[in-house]
Amino acid sequence: MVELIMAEIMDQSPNLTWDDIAGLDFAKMAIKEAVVWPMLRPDIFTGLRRPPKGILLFGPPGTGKTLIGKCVASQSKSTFFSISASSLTSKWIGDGEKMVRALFAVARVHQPSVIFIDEVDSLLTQRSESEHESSRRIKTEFLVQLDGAAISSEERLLIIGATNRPQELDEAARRRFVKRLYIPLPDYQGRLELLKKLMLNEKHIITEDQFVKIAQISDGYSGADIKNLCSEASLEPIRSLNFNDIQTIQASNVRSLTVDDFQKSLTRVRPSVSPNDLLQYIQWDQIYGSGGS
Ligand SMILES: Nc1ncnc2c1ncn2[C@@H]1O[C@H](COP(=O)(O)OP(=O)(O)OP(=O)(O)O)[C@@H](O)[C@H]1O
Repeated sequence: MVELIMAEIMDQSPNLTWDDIAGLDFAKMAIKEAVVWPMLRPDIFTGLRRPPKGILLFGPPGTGKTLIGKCVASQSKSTFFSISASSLTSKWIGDGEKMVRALFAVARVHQPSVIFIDEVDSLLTQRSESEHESSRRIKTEFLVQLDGAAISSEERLLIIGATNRPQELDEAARRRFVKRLYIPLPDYQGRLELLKKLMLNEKHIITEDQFVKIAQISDGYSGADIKNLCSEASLEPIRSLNFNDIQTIQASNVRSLTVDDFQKSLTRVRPSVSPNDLLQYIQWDQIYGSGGS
């Protein structure tokens, strides 16, 4: 199991900087203060300043939650463990509980560590009658491990849970994720930043004003949607070629991307998050979130 964890779950060098994440200034600031600095200077962050051991990132899909997790690990010079909660219940059927225990044990050996758990809701949902005995055990083990990490002040272990369905977390899980940060859809500034970042290495003749226009029209798109938008637009210059040309053309002769290409891709790539879903996140944030967004 230890080998499996080291091979499949541990990522020793997620090399990311805060600048790789577009927008989300509030979340970035809150995380730097709550986890990155304390992991770098545990001697200052003691007593009341002791950082939370559990952080929950919630919000619509494709908004950069995983990126933030990687960036925390990279910036706090920690080992990064990334696991999807559903794989505990599906991929390692029967072994999920042991897997959780082994994961925390390996993470302790490689301190400081960040354990990123995607889809944490599927692990920590409210108990129901139909719940499987094995998932119940995984859940209990996980809560025990979270508590262990929270009690020990020596250990430099941070657990980041990410979820698109925070409403499904039960009280026990909520309580353990002391800091709960809403990672919203990118705002205008975030979209503009992301668009430019994605187009940085592409051949294009899109002006600043045109970028502004695209960022304005793409209101409601998630970061992942914006990425799809750019990928779709980048295919337009190829689509305008005939088959023979595709076979022979030199890469450097493929025409530059234009704003028209984006116009077309905007009709093909639609936002993946509905306004109704957004409302649910906002309401949950108002009740349980760590505020600020
Ligand atoms: N704020 C952002 N800055 C830069 N890239 C972003 C941002 N948000 C999303 N992306 C892009 O979208 C992709 C998906 O983001 P990521 O996997 O971090 O989302 P997520 O919130 O974890 O989604 P899910 O909930 O579906 O796991 C990233 O690989 C990245 O390319």
